[in-house]
Amino acid sequence: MSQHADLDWRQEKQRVETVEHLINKKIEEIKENTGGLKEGVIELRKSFWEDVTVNLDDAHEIGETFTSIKQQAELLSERERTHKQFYKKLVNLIKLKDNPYFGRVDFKEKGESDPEEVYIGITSLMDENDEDFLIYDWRAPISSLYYNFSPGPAHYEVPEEKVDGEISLKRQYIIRNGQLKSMFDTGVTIGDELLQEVLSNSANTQMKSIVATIQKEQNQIIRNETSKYLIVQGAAGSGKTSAALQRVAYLLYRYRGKITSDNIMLFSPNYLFNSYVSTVLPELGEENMRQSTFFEYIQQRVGKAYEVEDPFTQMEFVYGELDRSDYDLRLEGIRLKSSKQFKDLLDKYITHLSQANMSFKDIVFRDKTLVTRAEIEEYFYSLDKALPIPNRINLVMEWLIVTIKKAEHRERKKDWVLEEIELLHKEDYLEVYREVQSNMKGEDSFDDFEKEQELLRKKYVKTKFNPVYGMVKKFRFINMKDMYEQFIQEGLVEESSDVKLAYNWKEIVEYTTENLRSGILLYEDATPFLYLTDKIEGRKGNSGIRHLFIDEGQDYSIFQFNYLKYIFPNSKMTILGDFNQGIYAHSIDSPSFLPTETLVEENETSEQIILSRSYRSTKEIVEFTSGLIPGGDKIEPFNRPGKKPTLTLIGEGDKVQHHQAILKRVKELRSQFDSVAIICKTGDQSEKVYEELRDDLEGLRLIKKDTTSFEKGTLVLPSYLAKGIEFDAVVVYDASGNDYGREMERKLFYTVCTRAMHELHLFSNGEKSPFINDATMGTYETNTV
Ligand SMILES: Nc1ncnc2c1ncn2[C@@H]1O[C@H](COP(=O)(O)OP(=O)(O)OP(=O)(O)O)[C@@H](O)[C@H]1O
Repeated sequence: MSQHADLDWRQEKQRVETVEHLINKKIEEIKENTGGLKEGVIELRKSFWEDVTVNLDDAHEIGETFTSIKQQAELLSERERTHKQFYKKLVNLIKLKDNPYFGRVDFKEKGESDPEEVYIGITSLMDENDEDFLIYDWRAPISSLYYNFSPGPAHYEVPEEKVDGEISLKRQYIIRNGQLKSMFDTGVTIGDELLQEVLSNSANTQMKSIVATIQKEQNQIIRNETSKYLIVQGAAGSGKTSAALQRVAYLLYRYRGKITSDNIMLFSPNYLFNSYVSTVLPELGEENMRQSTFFEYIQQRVGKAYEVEDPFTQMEFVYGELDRSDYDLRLEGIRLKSSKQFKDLLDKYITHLSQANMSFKDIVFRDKTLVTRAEIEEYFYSLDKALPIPNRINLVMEWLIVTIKKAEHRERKKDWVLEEIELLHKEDYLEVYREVQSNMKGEDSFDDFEKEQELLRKKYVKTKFNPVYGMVKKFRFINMKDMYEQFIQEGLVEESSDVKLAYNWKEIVEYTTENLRSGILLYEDATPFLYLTDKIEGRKGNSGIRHLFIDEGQDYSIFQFNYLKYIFPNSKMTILGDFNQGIYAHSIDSPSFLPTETLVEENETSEQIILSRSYRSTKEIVEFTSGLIPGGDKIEPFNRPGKKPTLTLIGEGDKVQHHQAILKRVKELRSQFDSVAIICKTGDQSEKVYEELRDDLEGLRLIKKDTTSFEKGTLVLPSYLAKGIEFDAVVVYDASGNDYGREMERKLFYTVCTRAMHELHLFSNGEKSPFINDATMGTYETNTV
């Protein structure tokens, strides 16, 4: 180390210690304050009712009591809020203690004489007098200098102003347990050294934050504020999910006070992924956004109307049931129902419904029809046709409630009421009776008995009618199922015969109808069905969501994107995907995962960002996998060296050898790595492999579609559940042409292989997959068993 460097090192070390000292001091102060506060809150909770005067004697006293409770509750919530804020500060300080900052830029603003030393960490820290920043939050405007510029002229933006100046130094630190381990001055990219260190670590069951090493192009995604639609096409392992999560943290910081984690929603591909990403935001001191899978969302919305097929079952069909006679037909159906044309057809059908053919259900009470479907239809079409359908539906609902009320009144006088009341269980009777008594409080006259009878009837009939009102208020008088079926049979047929949407539309109609009639809503029908429902009943409010994140965007069809746009009208969208991982039947042939013109309208802003550098896998793995897909030469590996992938060829059908070879390899891998995944093509295959290997591989775990979290170790899982996550080493169970031979399986194969961080091993039972022939020569090693 030169003398100069040595001095620098000592000064930096000294600074880390000073900061550490201050953090400790602040922690102690907070602990002292919060100790008392916490006890205060507990005490206040305990004595809540002691300090409240409860008097319900008259209206005035009730009012006083109410005010007194309100004041006490406000006091409690204020103290709790303060406690929560202190607690948050404490958690942040504890986080800073371990690793207070990771970067620094020295920035001389134009017109100033001296540069400011800007230290950057996961949250900010002020000096003892609360005057100067010792550490800036990575999301602060000034911190963008660190991510966007190398030494030289630079600028950053604060609201409505651009600050120009010059960076004279850009430095990175590795600080662990409050100790400075190393530091380096860097140029354009944020330190390869640090990235090398981070990326060579072992895979984790939980994703990590990347704030210390965010790359310039990722930063563009994180800090984008202007576009309604931000669309990111990024190669496997290019940091799409990572950028999305840091973006959530950024938005929470940038718009604090305006939006909270409740206003942000992330759609993720499966439950496993939900848990995989769940610690990133807490690690950054933020609360997690709302998170759901698209399937979970639609299933909950469809409710009991149908049994909705999940996307994984669809996937099992697409990749596992090639021999079925209805295979091509279903695939063509999926393609059709995912398209914008199909949505346009449905829109046309909805316009038609506005004039005729709405379908309703009879309103029945005790096997007697109170209002027939024909009467409802007649009423519906008697309303002003210029009114949108949902407005008319609301008027129908109001009319039905009045009509049912009349029927309820009539029913009170019927004989069945008293007969049933007499048959009530004693407890039930007493319950009704007590209520009646309390309603009659204070009345005392000779016709008590009759009044009591009357009230009993009224009360009893009302309870019987309640479900009918409930049904009406939930729009159950609309026959959505019938209308969807009608659309499939008529709307689709008529149009298809004209415009030839699908070559086998007749069979598609039959196939769909058959499923609908047996109570099954195929995954590809679920979104159109919900869209139709919402267009008839009115959109269900999701107005609270201001930012929608869609990860693994290639899994969504154009129809689904448009549906999301429709149900989240006030929301900006960040959509991240990779068309090379488009493994759903609707996206297999697609050259882009989202043709923007199918979503973005002329008056809407959008931006597209391409990420082509891949960080997950070693250079050797990326060199191999990028040959598997067209255009893969544009994928740039991060320069992290490792071993070449291997391909082990096994004689076709020789399962014993196949399993022996896998066992041997997995055992070797287990001694070096924390997480080893044996990836099979389907769930069905995974289960079989798990059963056959479990006795020889202690601790082997099977991941199924409903698995919600995973631990380190050795796992067997189907291809589609490995999406979005990563493992130290990946073993591809069968890389032969049998499993990955048809062109439509290319993307699946690529997705599977790109899950590996450090090592990739392929086993081929029989002739190897033709896709491997496309890999660049010399990028893998072959063994034969
Ligand atoms: N700037 C970065 N600094 C450190 N690690 C990074 C960075 N960008 C990405 N990574 C790491 O690369 C790996 C892949 O990132 P991520 O899962 O976000 O990629 P992805 O584009 O969503 O991948 P895929 O599409 O294959 O699921 C993760 O381990 C992540 O931590």
